[in-house]
Amino acid sequence: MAEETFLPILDLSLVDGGASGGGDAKAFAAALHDAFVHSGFCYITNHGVPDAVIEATRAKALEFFRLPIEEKLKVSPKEAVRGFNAIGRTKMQYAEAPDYKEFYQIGLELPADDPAVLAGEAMRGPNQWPDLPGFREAFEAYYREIGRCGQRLLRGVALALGVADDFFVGKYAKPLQRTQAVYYPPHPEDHEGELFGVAPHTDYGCITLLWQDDVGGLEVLDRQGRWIDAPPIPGTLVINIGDLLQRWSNNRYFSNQHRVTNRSGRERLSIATFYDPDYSAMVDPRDLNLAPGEDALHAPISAGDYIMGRINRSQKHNAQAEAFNS
Ligand SMILES: O=C(O)CCC(=O)C(=O)O
Ligand SMILES: [Fe+2]
Repeated sequence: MAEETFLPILDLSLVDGGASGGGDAKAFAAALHDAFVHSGFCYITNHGVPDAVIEATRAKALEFFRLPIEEKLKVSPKEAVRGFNAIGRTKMQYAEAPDYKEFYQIGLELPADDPAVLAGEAMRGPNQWPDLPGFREAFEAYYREIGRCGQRLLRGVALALGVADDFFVGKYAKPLQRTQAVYYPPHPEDHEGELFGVAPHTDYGCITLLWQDDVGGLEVLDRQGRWIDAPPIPGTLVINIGDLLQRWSNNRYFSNQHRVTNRSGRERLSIATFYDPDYSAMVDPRDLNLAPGEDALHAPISAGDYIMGRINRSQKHNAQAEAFNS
């Protein structure tokens, strides 16, 4: 039996019904709207990513993370954090300690002469593939399928915000989609002080699609300030919005804090996809159906500049913290 959760479980297949967002799609959009207003989180079923694709990616990711560290470091990022990131590489802005996790990230593969690459857009760059048979195929298939799922979901988001159902399509021509396998070793028993797999944070971008294994450990803040479990539910993905969609929606939607602790004594694996728009996509609340007389709370900004601004600020903060600590 699925565990109880305060987060709604929505059927994504409803969004495919009706050429211009007919009855079922509208019902889905209304439920999504409520979820994003209240907690910024929901689960989806019928997400369309084939089980075999998830299973292959899970198996290849674990095979990779169990390699000796020297092997993993061979695919250390050269650009844009693509590749393997060891424990200690990320620290949330207000956390005491770095996140107790390793992760391996890929992004959209563009040819070297693509205008976005030539323009020097941040977060572009080649992926770093480890030398494991079947690894690249598995991750590329997952990347493609989860991207399709993201597109379907965005159709629901557009309907939920009361704009044309294809509003986001043109904003996602070369999306800043980052997909990462995240590996959480069991927390050491003798550790003193605070330790999180991922410390409390909000995501920076628009939409996050998360597959998690059966270990559990993800928690979401409720409106009373309590941490509530977002347990694994077979066949689902966890969806949440990030700060950029909160901004785009003129703060109608809520980018909520969440965190991970792995006290299971076992390894935990998740696959997180930050499904964000083109670097140059303009994020302007006035495009998203403001109510008559409603003022835009945020100036227009490109998606890439916003996300990079957040990444740079957190890195600067971390550099200062390190200088202070040393
Ligand atoms: O691994 C998880 O369950 C969540 C990860 C997460 O919140 C993140 O990487 O932003
Ligand atoms: Fe997150």
